[in-house]
Amino acid sequence: DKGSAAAIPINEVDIAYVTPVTIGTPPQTLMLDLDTGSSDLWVFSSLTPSTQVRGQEIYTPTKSSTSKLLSGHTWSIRYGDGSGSRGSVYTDNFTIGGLEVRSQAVQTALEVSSSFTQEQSLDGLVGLGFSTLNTVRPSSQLTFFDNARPNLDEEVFTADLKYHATGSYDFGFIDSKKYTGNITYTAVQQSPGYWTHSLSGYSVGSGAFQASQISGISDTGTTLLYLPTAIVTAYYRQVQGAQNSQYYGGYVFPCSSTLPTFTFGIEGARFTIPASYINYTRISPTSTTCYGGLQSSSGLGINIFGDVALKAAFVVFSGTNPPRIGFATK
Ligand SMILES: CC(C)(C)S(=O)(=O)N[C@@H](Cc1ccccc1)C(=O)N[C@@H](Cc1c[nH]c[nH+]1)C(=O)N[C@@H](CC1CCCCC1)C(O)(O)C(F)(F)C(=O)NCCN1CCOCC1
Repeated sequence: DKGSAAAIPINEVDIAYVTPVTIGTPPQTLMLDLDTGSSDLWVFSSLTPSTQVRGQEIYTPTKSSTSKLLSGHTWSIRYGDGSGSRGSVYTDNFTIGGLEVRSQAVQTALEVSSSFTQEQSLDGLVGLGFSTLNTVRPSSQLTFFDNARPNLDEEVFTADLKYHATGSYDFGFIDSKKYTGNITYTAVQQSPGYWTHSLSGYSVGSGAFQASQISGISDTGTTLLYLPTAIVTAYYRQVQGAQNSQYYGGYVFPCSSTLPTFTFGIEGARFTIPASYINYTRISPTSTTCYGGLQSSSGLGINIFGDVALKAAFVVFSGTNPPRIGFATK
């Protein structure tokens, strides 16, 4: 079995990517954020108070002949940016890009935080972290990938996220047309449930490569790249007028600045993030001050290789035993 689906940026600065999925019989289509940084599959639903729904598509279990309530089960999740949701659980048929999982746990929101209500192009999340992170109680549930794995041609899924363009997620196969050269794999340490691995080092612009093991998580659900302060200050030292603003909560710089590229290492391979990816966004539509796509991880307690980094590569999440992650240029 295999599947392939689009990864569509939800706004003009790629704050997140959504993928069409179908749930139930007859199929209900929702646009969900495939997120390797969490392991709950939750959706806006007919059970979500209407005051908390603003333009999102909803899943209505009672309209599906294959839905079943998972009675007595609840869930509640809090994300790194403070947003959260909670609710009840159904099982139903669930497909992504033609790949179907029967009786996938679909977590229906009974409450969502305001930032989810405000994000009308995001109907929920598909967690693709390790199932140990799933918050359903009393019995935790498996992710779509863990449920699909036994039927996949290959125990992998791949992310081909693009800058200001639609990319793709593939399940069960590695599409050799989507990358160039070889895929470089590195070990994943799956505790506490993230795709945790190390970079072998970094370089700023045309500077010398600094070899150093930098541990972090490859997280499709995080917009930016968060690295240790020492690396981030070394980067912005090359940017005229850059400063670490308490007011804006990170590094900002004049939008007219020339930014250097940023290169990260995976084992012996090197991946260069174009300067345009790091010139993330104006802080307001009419401002001449811009917010960086590379920020310090010091407040997070973990380094996050988010979309700004991932969209510079073709990434293979391999569920083999032991798990590993692969990067290729594209
Ligand atoms: C644009 C920005 C200022 C950088 S942003 O921070 O607003 N971008 C958000 C994503 C977003 C997209 C669309 C609308 C609104 C928000 C972002 O990058 N948030 C990150 C992390 C972060 C930290 N600091 C600043 N940001 C996040 O929470 N990502 C989680 C998924 C998000 C949640 C909000 C909606 C979009 C998807 C995440 O799952 O990737 C995570 F890994 F960061 C996370 O929080 N995982 C939850 C892990 N728990 C551990 C315990 O067991 C349960 C699961």
